[in-house]
Amino acid sequence: MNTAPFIAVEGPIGAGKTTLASMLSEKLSLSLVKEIVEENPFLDKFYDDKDEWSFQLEMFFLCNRYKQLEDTEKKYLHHHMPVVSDYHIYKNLIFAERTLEGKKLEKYRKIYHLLTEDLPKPNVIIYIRASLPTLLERIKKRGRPFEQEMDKQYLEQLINDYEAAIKQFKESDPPMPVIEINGDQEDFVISEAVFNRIADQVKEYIE
Ligand SMILES: Nc1ncnc2c1ncn2[C@@H]1O[C@H](COP(=O)(O)OP(=O)(O)OP(=O)(O)O)[C@@H](O)[C@H]1O
Ligand SMILES: Nc1nc(=O)c2ncn([C@H]3C[C@H](O)[C@@H](CO)O3)c2[nH]1
Repeated sequence: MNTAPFIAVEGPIGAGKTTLASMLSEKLSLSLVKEIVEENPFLDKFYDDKDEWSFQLEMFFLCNRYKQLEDTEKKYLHHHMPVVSDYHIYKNLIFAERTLEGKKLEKYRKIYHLLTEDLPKPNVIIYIRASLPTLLERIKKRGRPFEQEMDKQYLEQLINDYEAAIKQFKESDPPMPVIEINGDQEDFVISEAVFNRIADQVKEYIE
Protein backbone atom coordinates (compact mmCIF):
# COMPACT_ATOMS: atom_id res chain seq x y z
CA MET A 1 0.00 0.00 0.00
CA ASN A 2 2.80 2.49 0.82
CA THR A 3 3.77 4.38 -2.27
CA ALA A 4 6.28 6.77 -0.70
CA PRO A 5 8.86 6.60 2.08
CA PHE A 6 7.32 6.70 5.53
CA ILE A 7 9.64 7.32 8.48
CA ALA A 8 8.52 6.92 12.10
CA VAL A 9 10.39 8.36 15.08
CA GLU A 10 9.93 6.29 18.21
CA GLY A 11 11.13 6.10 21.80
CA PRO A 12 9.75 6.35 25.33
CA ILE A 13 7.94 9.39 26.78
CA GLY A 14 9.97 12.58 26.41
CA ALA A 15 12.80 11.02 24.37
CA GLY A 16 12.59 13.78 21.76
CA LYS A 17 10.42 12.20 19.04
CA THR A 18 8.44 15.32 18.14
CA THR A 19 11.57 17.46 18.26
CA LEU A 20 13.52 15.19 15.91
CA ALA A 21 10.57 14.50 13.57
CA SER A 22 9.98 18.26 13.21
CA MET A 23 13.67 18.93 12.53
CA LEU A 24 13.82 16.18 9.90
CA SER A 25 10.59 17.35 8.29
CA GLU A 26 12.07 20.80 7.82
CA LYS A 27 15.53 19.73 6.71
CA LEU A 28 14.41 17.01 4.28
CA SER A 29 11.08 18.56 3.18
CA LEU A 30 9.02 15.68 4.52
CA SER A 31 5.35 16.02 5.43
CA LEU A 32 5.03 15.91 9.22
CA VAL A 33 2.48 13.86 11.15
CA LYS A 34 2.37 14.78 14.82
CA GLU A 35 0.60 13.16 17.71
CA ILE A 36 -2.34 15.10 19.18
CA VAL A 37 -1.69 15.86 22.85
CA GLU A 38 -3.39 19.10 23.83
CA GLU A 39 -6.89 18.08 22.68
CA ASN A 40 -6.71 14.69 24.39
CA PRO A 41 -9.55 14.76 26.97
CA PHE A 42 -8.34 11.70 28.90
CA LEU A 43 -4.60 12.22 29.33
CA ASP A 44 -4.68 14.30 32.52
CA LYS A 45 -7.40 12.04 34.00
CA PHE A 46 -5.28 8.99 33.14
CA TYR A 47 -2.20 10.31 34.91
CA ASP A 48 -4.42 11.07 37.90
CA ASP A 49 -5.99 7.59 38.03
CA LYS A 50 -4.60 5.03 35.57
CA ASP A 51 -6.93 2.16 36.51
CA GLU A 52 -10.04 4.26 36.00
CA TRP A 53 -9.11 5.88 32.67
CA SER A 54 -6.70 3.56 30.84
CA PHE A 55 -9.25 1.95 28.49
CA GLN A 56 -10.76 5.28 27.44
CA LEU A 57 -7.30 6.73 26.88
CA GLU A 58 -5.95 3.81 24.86
CA MET A 59 -9.09 3.78 22.68
CA PHE A 60 -8.82 7.52 22.14
CA PHE A 61 -5.19 7.26 21.04
CA LEU A 62 -6.02 4.34 18.77
CA CYS A 63 -8.96 6.07 17.06
CA ASN A 64 -7.02 9.30 16.69
CA ARG A 65 -4.01 7.64 15.16
CA TYR A 66 -6.24 5.55 12.92
CA LYS A 67 -7.81 8.71 11.52
CA GLN A 68 -4.45 10.46 11.19
CA LEU A 69 -2.86 7.57 9.31
CA GLU A 70 -5.87 7.11 7.07
CA ASP A 71 -5.57 10.79 6.15
CA THR A 72 -1.79 10.49 5.76
CA GLU A 73 -2.25 7.73 3.23
CA LYS A 74 -4.78 9.74 1.23
CA LYS A 75 -3.07 13.13 1.44
CA TYR A 76 0.60 12.25 1.16
CA LEU A 77 1.73 8.67 0.69
CA HIS A 78 -0.72 7.95 -2.07
CA HIS A 79 0.59 11.03 -3.89
CA HIS A 80 4.22 9.91 -3.55
CA MET A 81 4.96 12.50 -0.86
CA PRO A 82 7.36 11.20 1.83
CA VAL A 83 6.23 11.44 5.45
CA VAL A 84 7.86 11.59 8.85
CA SER A 85 5.72 10.91 11.92
CA ASP A 86 6.50 11.22 15.63
CA TYR A 87 5.03 7.78 16.33
CA HIS A 88 4.60 4.28 14.95
CA ILE A 89 1.07 2.87 15.28
CA TYR A 90 2.55 -0.08 17.18
CA LYS A 91 3.11 2.18 20.19
CA ASN A 92 -0.60 1.75 20.94
CA LEU A 93 0.00 -1.87 21.72
CA ILE A 94 3.17 -1.16 23.71
CA PHE A 95 1.26 1.18 26.01
CA ALA A 96 -1.96 -0.88 26.13
CA GLU A 97 -0.08 -4.04 27.12
CA ARG A 98 1.27 -2.05 30.04
CA THR A 99 -1.88 -0.18 31.11
CA LEU A 100 -4.68 -2.71 30.48
CA GLU A 101 -5.35 -6.20 31.71
CA GLY A 102 -7.92 -9.02 31.56
CA LYS A 103 -11.03 -8.59 29.41
CA LYS A 104 -10.21 -5.00 28.52
CA LEU A 105 -6.80 -5.93 27.17
CA GLU A 106 -8.34 -8.82 25.20
CA LYS A 107 -10.94 -6.51 23.64
CA TYR A 108 -8.31 -3.87 22.96
CA ARG A 109 -6.01 -6.32 21.17
CA LYS A 110 -8.85 -7.41 18.87
CA ILE A 111 -9.81 -3.84 18.01
CA TYR A 112 -6.15 -2.87 17.54
CA HIS A 113 -5.53 -5.65 15.00
CA LEU A 114 -8.80 -5.00 13.20
CA LEU A 115 -8.15 -1.28 12.85
CA THR A 116 -4.47 -1.36 12.02
CA GLU A 117 -4.25 -4.23 9.52
CA ASP A 118 -4.73 -2.02 6.48
CA LEU A 119 -3.08 1.17 7.71
CA PRO A 120 0.12 2.38 6.06
CA LYS A 121 3.17 1.13 7.95
CA PRO A 122 6.51 2.94 8.15
CA ASN A 123 9.44 1.53 6.16
CA VAL A 124 12.02 2.72 8.64
CA ILE A 125 12.02 3.52 12.36
CA ILE A 126 14.28 6.01 14.08
CA TYR A 127 14.55 4.82 17.67
CA ILE A 128 15.67 7.30 20.33
CA ARG A 129 16.88 5.26 23.29
CA ALA A 130 17.16 7.24 26.53
CA SER A 131 17.70 6.52 30.22
CA LEU A 132 15.29 7.31 33.03
CA PRO A 133 17.19 10.42 34.27
CA THR A 134 17.29 11.89 30.74
CA LEU A 135 13.56 11.28 30.21
CA LEU A 136 12.64 12.73 33.59
CA GLU A 137 14.75 15.81 32.92
CA ARG A 138 13.10 16.38 29.52
CA ILE A 139 9.60 15.80 30.88
CA LYS A 140 10.35 18.37 33.59
CA LYS A 141 11.81 20.82 31.09
CA ARG A 142 8.73 20.51 28.84
CA GLY A 143 6.53 21.19 31.86
CA ARG A 144 3.18 19.60 30.96
CA PRO A 145 1.43 19.80 34.36
CA PHE A 146 -0.18 16.32 34.24
CA GLU A 147 3.21 14.64 33.54
CA GLN A 148 5.10 16.18 36.42
CA GLU A 149 4.31 13.41 38.93
CA MET A 150 5.36 10.74 36.43
CA ASP A 151 5.60 7.33 38.08
CA LYS A 152 9.26 6.30 37.69
CA GLN A 153 8.36 2.61 37.63
CA TYR A 154 5.89 3.17 34.78
CA LEU A 155 8.51 5.03 32.78
CA GLU A 156 11.17 2.42 33.52
CA GLN A 157 8.78 -0.34 32.36
CA LEU A 158 8.07 1.55 29.16
CA ILE A 159 11.81 1.91 28.51
CA ASN A 160 12.09 -1.89 28.73
CA ASP A 161 8.94 -2.45 26.67
CA TYR A 162 10.37 -0.24 23.91
CA GLU A 163 13.66 -2.15 23.97
CA ALA A 164 11.77 -5.44 23.52
CA ALA A 165 9.54 -4.04 20.77
CA ILE A 166 12.46 -2.61 18.79
CA LYS A 167 14.33 -5.90 19.10
CA GLN A 168 11.26 -7.64 17.63
CA PHE A 169 11.08 -5.17 14.76
CA LYS A 170 14.74 -5.76 13.92
CA GLU A 171 14.25 -9.53 14.03
CA SER A 172 11.01 -9.59 12.05
CA ASP A 173 10.85 -11.19 8.62
CA PRO A 174 11.71 -9.15 6.62
CA PRO A 175 13.62 -7.14 9.23
CA MET A 176 12.52 -3.57 9.80
CA PRO A 177 15.39 -1.10 9.35
CA VAL A 178 15.98 0.79 12.60
CA ILE A 179 18.21 3.86 12.95
CA GLU A 180 19.23 3.86 16.61
CA ILE A 181 20.13 7.01 18.50
CA ASN A 182 21.65 7.19 21.94
CA GLY A 183 19.46 9.97 23.34
CA ASP A 184 21.65 10.41 26.42
CA GLN A 185 24.76 11.19 24.42
CA GLU A 186 23.91 12.06 20.83
CA ASP A 187 22.25 15.44 21.19
CA PHE A 188 20.75 16.37 17.83
CA VAL A 189 19.38 19.63 19.30
CA ILE A 190 22.72 21.03 20.42
CA SER A 191 24.99 19.44 17.84
CA GLU A 192 24.48 20.19 14.17
CA ALA A 193 26.97 17.45 13.31
CA VAL A 194 24.89 14.84 15.17
CA PHE A 195 21.70 16.04 13.48
CA ASN A 196 23.29 16.06 10.03
CA ARG A 197 24.52 12.51 10.54
CA ILE A 198 20.99 11.35 11.40
CA ALA A 199 19.55 13.29 8.44
CA ASP A 200 22.10 11.67 6.11
CA GLN A 201 21.07 8.21 7.33
CA VAL A 202 17.41 9.06 6.76
CA LYS A 203 18.16 10.39 3.28
CA GLU A 204 19.22 6.92 2.21
CA TYR A 205 15.61 5.83 2.60
CA ILE A 206 14.01 8.70 0.72
CA GLU A 207 16.28 9.05 -2.31
N1 LIG B 1 18.22 16.13 22.21
C1 LIG B 1 17.63 16.90 23.11
N2 LIG B 1 18.36 17.61 23.97
C2 LIG B 1 17.79 18.39 24.88
N3 LIG B 1 16.46 18.57 25.02
C3 LIG B 1 15.68 17.89 24.16
C4 LIG B 1 16.21 17.03 23.18
N4 LIG B 1 15.19 16.48 22.50
C5 LIG B 1 14.07 16.98 23.04
N5 LIG B 1 14.36 17.84 24.02
C6 LIG B 1 13.38 18.55 24.86
O1 LIG B 1 12.77 17.55 25.69
C7 LIG B 1 11.37 17.76 25.79
C8 LIG B 1 10.65 16.53 25.22
O2 LIG B 1 10.85 16.47 23.81
P1 LIG B 1 9.70 16.00 22.81
O3 LIG B 1 8.42 16.68 23.14
O4 LIG B 1 10.26 16.13 21.44
O5 LIG B 1 9.62 14.47 23.24
P2 LIG B 1 8.64 13.31 22.72
O6 LIG B 1 9.44 12.08 22.64
O7 LIG B 1 7.94 13.74 21.49
O8 LIG B 1 7.61 13.22 23.93
P3 LIG B 1 6.22 12.42 24.08
O9 LIG B 1 6.58 10.99 24.28
O10 LIG B 1 5.61 12.97 25.31
O11 LIG B 1 5.41 12.67 22.87
C9 LIG B 1 11.07 19.06 25.04
O12 LIG B 1 11.07 20.12 25.98
C10 LIG B 1 12.24 19.19 24.06
O13 LIG B 1 12.51 20.54 23.76
N1 LIG C 1 -1.27 5.35 27.91
C1 LIG C 1 -0.82 5.87 26.78
N2 LIG C 1 -1.04 5.24 25.60
C2 LIG C 1 -0.56 5.70 24.42
O1 LIG C 1 -0.79 5.11 23.35
C3 LIG C 1 0.17 6.91 24.47
N3 LIG C 1 0.78 7.66 23.53
C4 LIG C 1 1.31 8.72 24.14
N4 LIG C 1 1.05 8.66 25.47
C5 LIG C 1 1.38 9.69 26.47
C6 LIG C 1 2.83 9.87 26.75
C7 LIG C 1 2.93 11.36 27.01
O2 LIG C 1 2.60 11.62 28.36
C8 LIG C 1 1.87 11.96 26.13
C9 LIG C 1 2.34 12.52 24.80
O3 LIG C 1 3.01 11.56 24.05
O4 LIG C 1 0.91 10.93 25.92
C10 LIG C 1 0.36 7.54 25.71
N5 LIG C 1 -0.13 7.02 26.86
